[in-house]
Amino acid sequence: ASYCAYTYISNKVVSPLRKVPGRWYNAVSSIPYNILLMRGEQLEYVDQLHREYGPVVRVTPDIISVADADVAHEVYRTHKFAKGPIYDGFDLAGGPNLFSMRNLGDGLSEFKLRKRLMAPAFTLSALPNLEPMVERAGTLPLLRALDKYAESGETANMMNLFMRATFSVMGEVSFGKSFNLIEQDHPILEWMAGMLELSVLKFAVGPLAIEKLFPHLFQCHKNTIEFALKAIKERRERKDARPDALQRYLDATDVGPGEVAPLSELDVVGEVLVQMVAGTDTAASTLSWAVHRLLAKPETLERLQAELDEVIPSPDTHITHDMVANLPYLNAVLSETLRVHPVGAGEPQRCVPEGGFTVGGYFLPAGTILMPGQYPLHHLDKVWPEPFEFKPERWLVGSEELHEMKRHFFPFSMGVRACVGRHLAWMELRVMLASIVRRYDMARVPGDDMTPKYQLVVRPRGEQVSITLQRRTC
Ligand code: HEM
Repeated sequence: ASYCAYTYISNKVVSPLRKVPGRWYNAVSSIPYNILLMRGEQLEYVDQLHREYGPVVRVTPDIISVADADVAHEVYRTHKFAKGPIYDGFDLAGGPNLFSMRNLGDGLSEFKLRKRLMAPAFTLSALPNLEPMVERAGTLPLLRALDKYAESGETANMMNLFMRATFSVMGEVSFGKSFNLIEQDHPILEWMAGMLELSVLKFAVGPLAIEKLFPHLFQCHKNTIEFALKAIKERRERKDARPDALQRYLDATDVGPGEVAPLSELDVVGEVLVQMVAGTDTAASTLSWAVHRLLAKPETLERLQAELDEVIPSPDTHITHDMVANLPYLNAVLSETLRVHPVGAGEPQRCVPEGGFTVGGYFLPAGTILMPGQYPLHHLDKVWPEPFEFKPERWLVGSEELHEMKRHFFPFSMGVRACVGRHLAWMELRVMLASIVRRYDMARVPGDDMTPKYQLVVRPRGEQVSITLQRRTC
């Protein structure tokens, strides 16, 4: 009773955050919110809180969510707002990596070093190098597999096929080797999913996330690390090494006698795992949501097919990024998918720096965790009428309206910690979706559980997007 009274008084009566609106129990305890986080249901909940209480709400005693584009731009613009504690769970190989580095003070130079090693491989000017990899490891095997489904009339699970295709692409990009997951089975995707579930659990249940309670998830994590170590070892032994991000990482582990290597072998594992995780689930889930949304609203699929039919001569044409990069409706479909389902938007915690920060008239002391999340901003009624409806045509407007929409749209985050792989992702999304929509007529097989579930990436809960396909003839 004393503990409850103390917790209530310190969080609800004397806390500097006491005036921030929200449900009383969220102000008193993290448990209700963390249960939602563990179940992957927190995004809709936080959005609902904003609808009830306004742009600033308290979601736990220490976490404040803000649905205000100006605040989001201010927070993401600089390194002043370090990433929050949830990112510790994504230290996938024991130490911090480019994604999980919370980047406080001294961390900045370490972060810069890693970014300098990785980023050049993913810039706009690197796309011509990346495109053949996307094609060889992703699009072509995917189309070969879908042709078989079309021939046999069997149901294809697009979520699974997209996961396999994007993982193989990231294998090419990150390890210089495709894992051919479309053609052959491997439990790596299951292991990676287990590892991510564990990462979220580490934050939600804290010290209780121990091996004895979650042996399967710990095993998944270990298997994933072993998988990465083996792939790195094979890469070291190959003679045909490319000058890619992995090579730069490996070079940073090899130094002369007496020198200290900037990166250890495990650091390299952490970096490549992050690339695999960040580049696989995100793109696969976005493509899955796109297919789901297009099939649920056939007029959007017809319009996309009409646009592609005009510029792509035949369903068998080999589609390159140049052919589709500027197609207005294709881009509108993908933007709308990323708006409704910002797959990387789960829990963007940022810490208020020394000196505090004032939002909406509420002073937040240093250390408060702030979430200027994509999800509530992507669903603001005043910017996006009927925000839960999938309406690609809302993107086909004049530049003034578009400017306001884009200010509220950041599926790849923005500022100093924006997604490193966003250009690669856009290319993959455009080429894969265009290739499928131009080549097949598709129909949905009902029964999949499409409730969104957060597990670092927001994916369909049932992990299935079931369709049947037919090859198009013209
Ligand atoms: C549709 C595809 C993708 C989406 C929607 C997406 C989204 C995001 C978002 C929202 C963040 C910021 C997360 C946060 O601050 O919590 C992020 C960071 C990151 N993404 Fe992506 N991403 C995608 C694809 C990729 C790909 C293909 C790569 C491959 C290299 C990648 C690598 C990264 C990395 C390394 C970071 C961490 C950057 C940092 O913290 O400085 N992403 N991504």
